[in-house]
Amino acid sequence: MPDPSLVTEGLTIRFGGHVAVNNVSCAFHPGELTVIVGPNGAGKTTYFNLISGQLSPSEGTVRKGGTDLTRMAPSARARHGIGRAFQLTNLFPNLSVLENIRLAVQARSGHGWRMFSNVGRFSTLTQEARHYLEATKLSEKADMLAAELPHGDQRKLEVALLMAMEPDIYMFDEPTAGMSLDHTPDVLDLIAALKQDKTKTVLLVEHKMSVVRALADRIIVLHNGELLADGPPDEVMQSQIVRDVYLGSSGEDAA
Ligand SMILES: Nc1ncnc2c1ncn2[C@@H]1O[C@H](COP(=O)(O)OP(=O)(O)OP(=O)(O)O)[C@@H](O)[C@H]1O
Repeated sequence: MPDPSLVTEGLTIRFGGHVAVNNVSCAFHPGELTVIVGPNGAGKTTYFNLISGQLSPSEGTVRKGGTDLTRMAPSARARHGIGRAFQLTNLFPNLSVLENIRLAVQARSGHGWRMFSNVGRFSTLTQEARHYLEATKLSEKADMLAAELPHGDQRKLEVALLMAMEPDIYMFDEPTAGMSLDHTPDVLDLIAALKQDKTKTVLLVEHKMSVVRALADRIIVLHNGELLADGPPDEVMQSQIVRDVYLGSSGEDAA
């Protein structure tokens, strides 16, 4: 097993008297896709917010490699390779699909708008953007405005934007939520492909058991903010405590 890429240690956040994430210690590894599950209100999104920096913990740390991210703003964490997909908020609705991705490539490469004045550089950025278009099967929609894309394609564009940022840690919060069944396999394939690159770590919050089964190398279960279980999917799904607390004794999908 390679060294962990991301470690949370004793991560805790209180809102008033309520402990939303309680002493969660977990290490995530490159080449591994971990799905975080748990009942409504278990603390999954809050845990994600603590990792990506939307929230600062009351106690505990978030480290990536040798770097302590705990007190960094989300933008600084992004520069350190934490990439989180946010539904629609990263899209420029009135720019084309290609332009959206080109901006993400440009932002990652650290160059300002003035680089558009350099024709050679512009064409390199465009070429790179086309690579992500192809990877996400959006090439045919390159010239459509992001706002005009069907919902499923917008979700694919979000993945393309994230890929263009080249993070080491990919974070997805219910990536197929609200998506029609015909688009779902494409997005799942994209996420599954990310971990083929053994340098990438993928974290996913998910309710749908079909998605969990399709993607998870490892499942962690949060309950009342605490880490209830952590392990390979079969082991976790079959453990009695998880069945009692999360799945119900029948083991049926809670979603
Ligand atoms: N900013 C906040 N202020 C106060 N309480 C909060 C805040 N954010 C989250 N909480 C509370 O923390 C708990 C965990 O919420 P969180 O959204 O992380 O759960 P979740 O597991 O993602 O749930 P769901 O599956 O329903 O999205 C909940 O009780 C929630 O009400």
